[in-house]
Amino acid sequence: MSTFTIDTATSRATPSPVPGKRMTAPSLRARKVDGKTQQPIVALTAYTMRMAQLLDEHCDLLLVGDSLGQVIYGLPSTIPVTLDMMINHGAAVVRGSWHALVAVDMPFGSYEGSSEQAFASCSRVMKETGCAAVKLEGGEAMAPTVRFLTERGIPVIGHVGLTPQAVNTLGGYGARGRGDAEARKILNDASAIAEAGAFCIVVEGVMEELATKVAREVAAPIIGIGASAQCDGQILVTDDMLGVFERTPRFVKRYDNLAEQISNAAKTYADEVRSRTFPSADETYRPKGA
Ligand SMILES: Nc1nc(=O)c2c([nH]1)NC[C@@H]1CN(c3ccc(C(=O)N[C@@H](CCC(=O)O)C(=O)O)cc3)CN21
Ligand SMILES: CC(C)C(=O)C(=O)O
Ligand SMILES: [Mg+2]
Repeated sequence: MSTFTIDTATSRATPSPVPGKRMTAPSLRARKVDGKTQQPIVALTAYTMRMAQLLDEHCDLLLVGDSLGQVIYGLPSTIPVTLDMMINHGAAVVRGSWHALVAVDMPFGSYEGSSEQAFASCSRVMKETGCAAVKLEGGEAMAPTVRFLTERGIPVIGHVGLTPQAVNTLGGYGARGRGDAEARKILNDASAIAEAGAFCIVVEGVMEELATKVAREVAAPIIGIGASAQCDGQILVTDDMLGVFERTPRFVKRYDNLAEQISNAAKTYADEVRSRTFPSADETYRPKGA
């Protein structure tokens, strides 16, 4: 576990990772050499300090996803998520980790307007959270912004295919790249973002055939979510894979059923409070020796 100091100017804890131990954007980029990946990139989302602590040692990348809009805040989509929400959760995840690279999702409206707007938002995220990378959605149209950020010291992860912030133009969360034209567009989007300097690209919700092509033809590592086993790494929303968040896409595998465990624990507690069996002597303060 790392030690932390509190920056009195911002009241934010800044992590002191073991020097040279935290994953970096170049170290993740270097996982894929000449189109081949020896060791797949393991990524999960994290929104809180404690969850980051538990996931950190197992992951190469922790993403503070804007999925926190639905998962933490109960919002209907990622559209209303704000920069302040991302910064608060991003800072917590950086404090709870020392090994994985922490990337923060840029929320809808904070980066699409211009490269300058993107730089202002991303630099604020990096300064106020201590994260070392950002992620933004979009293809060819965002390539100049990806280049602008990368050339100014901000490592960028791209996100193409099913891009949830575009739910209103896409018309839903259905899988992408079914037709030839759409598949070509997504491949072109991934290539453009990689060419512009993205060190990794998330490809979400696409047919296996397209994912295979993207992973083969794009130089940067492709991190899949609902994009088959042909990718150079995988990411899932942690609450989905733990079975906490139960309305999940088909591409989620549940590795546990924590919703049921939490509900059972709450039920037992409620029963014990109502029957006055909790608290017992063990949980009660009494004079020593009494
Ligand atoms: N908890 C959670 N998990 C996610 O993977 C996730 C979020 N939240 N929020 C942001 C986006 C939204 N995503 C989603 C949301 C819904 C589906 C979904 O329901 N897909 C259906 C098909 C829907 C359709 O055909 O219209 C499926 O069965 O997979 C997929 C991705 C992925 N991201
Ligand atoms: C699912 C990942 C890729 C994401 O963008 C999020 O959690 O917001
Ligand atoms: Mg996201």
